[in-house]
Amino acid sequence: MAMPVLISAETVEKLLRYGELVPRLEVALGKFSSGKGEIVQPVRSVLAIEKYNGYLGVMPAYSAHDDVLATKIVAFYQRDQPSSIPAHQASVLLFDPEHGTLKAVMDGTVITEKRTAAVSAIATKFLKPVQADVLCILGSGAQAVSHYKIFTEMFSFKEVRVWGRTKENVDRFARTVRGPVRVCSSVKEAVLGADVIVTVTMATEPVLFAEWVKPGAHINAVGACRPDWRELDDTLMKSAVLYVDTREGAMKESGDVILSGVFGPYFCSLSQS
Ligand SMILES: NC(=O)C1=CN([C@@H]2O[C@H](COP(=O)(O)OP(=O)(O)OC[C@H]3O[C@@H](n4cnc5c(N)ncnc54)[C@H](O)[C@@H]3O)[C@@H](O)[C@H]2O)C=CC1
Ligand SMILES: O=C([O-])C1=[NH+]CCC1
Repeated sequence: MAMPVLISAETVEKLLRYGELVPRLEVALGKFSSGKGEIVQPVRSVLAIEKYNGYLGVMPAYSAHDDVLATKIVAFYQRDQPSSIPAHQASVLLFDPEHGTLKAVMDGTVITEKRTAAVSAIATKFLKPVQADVLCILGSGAQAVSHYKIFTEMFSFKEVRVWGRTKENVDRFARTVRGPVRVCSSVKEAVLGADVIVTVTMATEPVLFAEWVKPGAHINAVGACRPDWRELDDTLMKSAVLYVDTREGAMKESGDVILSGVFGPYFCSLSQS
């Protein structure tokens, strides 16, 4: 049997362009949310690697229409100390759906960085205020960088602000993106007056509080992806209109949804948890 093709991070980085990724993801999200079963993607299984403060998630998906069967496997770690190894590492396995033969193994780390930012950008396109001048990014890791890149490519913000937990991380962020950015020394300074906010921290307690958020602002709440992690406070969660990819996923994984106790008539299916 032929060996599966190996596709490296460098190749994915080169081939996966936001210009192609965004329209394809937009179609996929529409199909996923249609409820017609065109894309089958059960809520992922996540195993805790307690000894190392990490998690391993298995994320299978199948589209009969596109004849695609794949799974992403992602490992992610909470760290107190900086490391040269990324906190999130992923691989994507692609199978022949008819027989289950493994066809390709590709780097999923770059895919994760780009896909997540692209989904936030799609949600922002539909949900941001008409006049959106100020973008605020809370967090300064890999997702902060990918969100900066696509948000500055797709939208015309007059100002981009970033806040990070440590100066070292924020300096690395500023060096990596190389574009204009205002580095803020507090979350409040970064958030006041922002029209679009992205939360991409690994915080386990709220960092974003309702009292600082401009009425009508759109928030992409990305980071609190464990049932006991938080980024947004209860008041903000209760006063917001929520859009998620699936109710099931949000109820199983989103600490902001689960711990704030919001799950009511405003809950619609559209973007990400
Ligand atoms: N919803 C989704 O589909 C996805 C969610 N994520 C989540 O997004 C978040 C960011 O991911 P990456 O940028 O890849 O991680 P990263 O490790 O590269 O960056 C995380 C950033 O959060 C900061 N941080 C850690 N603890 C913090 C705390 N208590 N308060 C404030 N900041 C804190 C770190 O200093 C770092 O700058 C993670 O929580 C990750 O699990 C990542 C990929 C997909
Ligand atoms: O979808 C993903 O790759 C992840 N979600 C939470 C951490 C990584």
